[in-house]
Amino acid sequence: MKTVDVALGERSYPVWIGAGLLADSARWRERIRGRHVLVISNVTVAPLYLDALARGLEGFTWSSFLIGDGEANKTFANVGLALEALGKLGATRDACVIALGGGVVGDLAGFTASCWMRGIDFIQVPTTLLAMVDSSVGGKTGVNLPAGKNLVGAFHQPRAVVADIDTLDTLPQREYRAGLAEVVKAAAIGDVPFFDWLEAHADALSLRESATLTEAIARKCLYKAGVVARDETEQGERALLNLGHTFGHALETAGNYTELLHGEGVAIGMVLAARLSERLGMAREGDTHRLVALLERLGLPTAMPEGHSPERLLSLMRLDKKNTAGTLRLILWRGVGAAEIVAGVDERDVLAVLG
Ligand SMILES: NC(=O)c1ccc[n+]([C@@H]2O[C@H](COP(=O)([O-])OP(=O)(O)OC[C@H]3O[C@@H](n4cnc5c(N)ncnc54)[C@H](O)[C@@H]3O)[C@@H](O)[C@H]2O)c1
Ligand SMILES: O=C(O)C(=O)C[C@@H](O)[C@H](O)[C@H](O)COP(=O)(O)O
Ligand SMILES: [Zn+2]
Repeated sequence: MKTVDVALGERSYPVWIGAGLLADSARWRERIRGRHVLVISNVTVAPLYLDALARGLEGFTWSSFLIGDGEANKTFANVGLALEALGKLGATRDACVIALGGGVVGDLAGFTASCWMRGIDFIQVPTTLLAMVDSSVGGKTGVNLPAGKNLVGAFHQPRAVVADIDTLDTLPQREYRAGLAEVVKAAAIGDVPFFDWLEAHADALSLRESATLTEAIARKCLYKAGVVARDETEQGERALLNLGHTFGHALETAGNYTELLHGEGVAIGMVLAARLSERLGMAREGDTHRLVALLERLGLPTAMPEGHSPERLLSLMRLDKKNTAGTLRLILWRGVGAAEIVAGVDERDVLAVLG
């Protein structure tokens, strides 16, 4: 097992990564402070892993709340229902929410925990690669609105992250590949040796070779933990973790959250951000080729799906949380290992790469 610490003073927490961690309940039980536990999961993951988790909850007063499968269920309405489940449980202020699932469950459960009695504990038990390498770490929680992705939310850090890699055995390959996009993103933003390593291990990663996979998860979590410790609430550096996301989120929303997985949107979005950076003289064509080649070797899409209107995508991008009134702020790229926040990008340049 590997442990990555997210260093946030009294709110610091461990990210445990390894096999058999669900069953190793002595480790994670001690992060629960009160008596009440609400497990939030979904209709696909609960039948697979809720029993294993429940064996570790003996002695607690607990119940579960399940949402439907997929991004379309990351809604405010489901947060309301989850809060009602906490009410039915009789959850007091020392209660704990456990998020058992992918990023959709994790974001929604974390936001629910941040709202109940103005904030209770929660533990992330990520069961997708994407959730293990990204969404379970760092405390960004929230839900979508019809107007756009993650428009409602809170920064609320978990008490622990329990990434049991055995749960990935049941994860479909398309979902697995989507998680790799968030791994590539970290390397592309600020870790040249990691990018080199990913190029060297792309085949082993696609085949889910266990030691390589564990190393990739731990390296990505370590990278993200460092960024979060330096800039928890995204006043500066943390915004770089959004490389590819302004484009990607617009594509996800335009596709009604069913056409593209989040990681696929991020892969395409990174390529669009790289092309825009080239157009603005910030990156070289060779850098974009290198990024595209790695994403393709990992089985990820690098081109926009057909049929999206550039104007509609641009209008969705205008509601991104990094923007200020009338000003697009995008994460652009200077090649492997270097990204920056750029304000005031001309919308005509954005339309040109979307066209
Ligand atoms: N908070 C953050 O910092 C952050 C970071 C990245 C992404 N996100 C969010 O995360 C979400 C995407 O997360 P995701 O990619 O995990 O999607 P997801 O939660 O929809 O899970 C993907 C699919 O895998 C299924 N699944 C989960 N675990 C499984 C398992 N072990 N075996 C079989 N099936 C399993 C799910 O039911 C779902 O169908 C998006 O909403 C995105 O915005 C948040
Ligand atoms: O942790 C962060 O910070 C990130 O930006 C990670 C992203 O991969 C993630 O998709 C996040 O949910 C995006 O947040 P948002 O603030 O752009 O909604
Ligand atoms: Zn993301």
